[in-house]
Amino acid sequence: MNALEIHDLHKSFEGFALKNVSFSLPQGTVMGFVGENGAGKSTTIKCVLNLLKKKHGEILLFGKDHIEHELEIKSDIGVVFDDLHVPEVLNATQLDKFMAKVFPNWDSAYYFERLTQFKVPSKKKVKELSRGMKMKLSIALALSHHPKLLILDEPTSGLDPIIRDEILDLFLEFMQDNTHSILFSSHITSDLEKIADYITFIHNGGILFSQSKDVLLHEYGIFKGTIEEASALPEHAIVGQRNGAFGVEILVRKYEVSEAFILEKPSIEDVMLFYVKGGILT
Ligand SMILES: Nc1ncnc2c1ncn2[C@@H]1O[C@H](COP(=O)(O)OP(=O)(O)OP(=O)(O)O)[C@@H](O)[C@H]1O
Repeated sequence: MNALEIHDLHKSFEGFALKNVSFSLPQGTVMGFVGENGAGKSTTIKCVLNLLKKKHGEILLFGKDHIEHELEIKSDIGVVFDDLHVPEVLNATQLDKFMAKVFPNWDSAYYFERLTQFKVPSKKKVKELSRGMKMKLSIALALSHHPKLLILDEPTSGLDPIIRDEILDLFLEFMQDNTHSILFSSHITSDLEKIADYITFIHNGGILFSQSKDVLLHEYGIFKGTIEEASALPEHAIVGQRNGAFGVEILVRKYEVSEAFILEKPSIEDVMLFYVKGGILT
């Protein structure tokens, strides 16, 4: 069963369009949703949550249409945006009362346990919290109606590496239950490398690929050498190229290249950069 399925999603603004966006998030897994600024990640997520009206396409959450079954579905989803969208004059204790009215399955005891675990003060107004604390509060709020799917839109952006690491651990803890799933949008690819099972890469409103992270990272290799040495590489294996100080760096599909070539292991960031800036896409 897929926690999320998107088929042929279209949405357009002046000067930007999501085109044929399709991918699936299998239940029990983490999908890293990656792409440069303005690629269409938030627009896709807002369409999934029906915060933006899609133009065309099908979106299924837990196998059900996201609009027809919106209320029922939303009680199984927790959402974290890059900012906390709650009244800034309230504190975490007041937010508990508010959330209890919104979600029938709101679990106050669990919420206060998370606040203690995350070291979020319950009496300080939201506007007095640091950015890291706000994100942790946002995660406590997203978790405390016991969702099955977390939808995270840049939850770690603007945070220092230590807080980011703590937050990633919270998500890994959530994934201990194998019925749970996460859609995790980020351009911090090292975070995705740590947590994601699958990577979906969006560029200019279109999906370039959506596949297992391990397969992705095994599929490619980086050749570094002179232009003469690189000329022996088969053209069909080349994904992208960039000029280095002493020659060229070329991302290739590893299994289409002779083992005689020494290839380095790429990161997700390398794959992204070669695709976008390596001369293959315009
Ligand atoms: N409500 C809107 N009205 C008009 N244009 C919009 C609206 N929302 C988003 N856009 C445009 O759609 C494009 C995609 O934006 P989106 O926020 O989905 O990108 P993103 O991949 O989430 O980027 P980032 O990583 O910077 O958050 C951008 O060009 C943006 O200006």
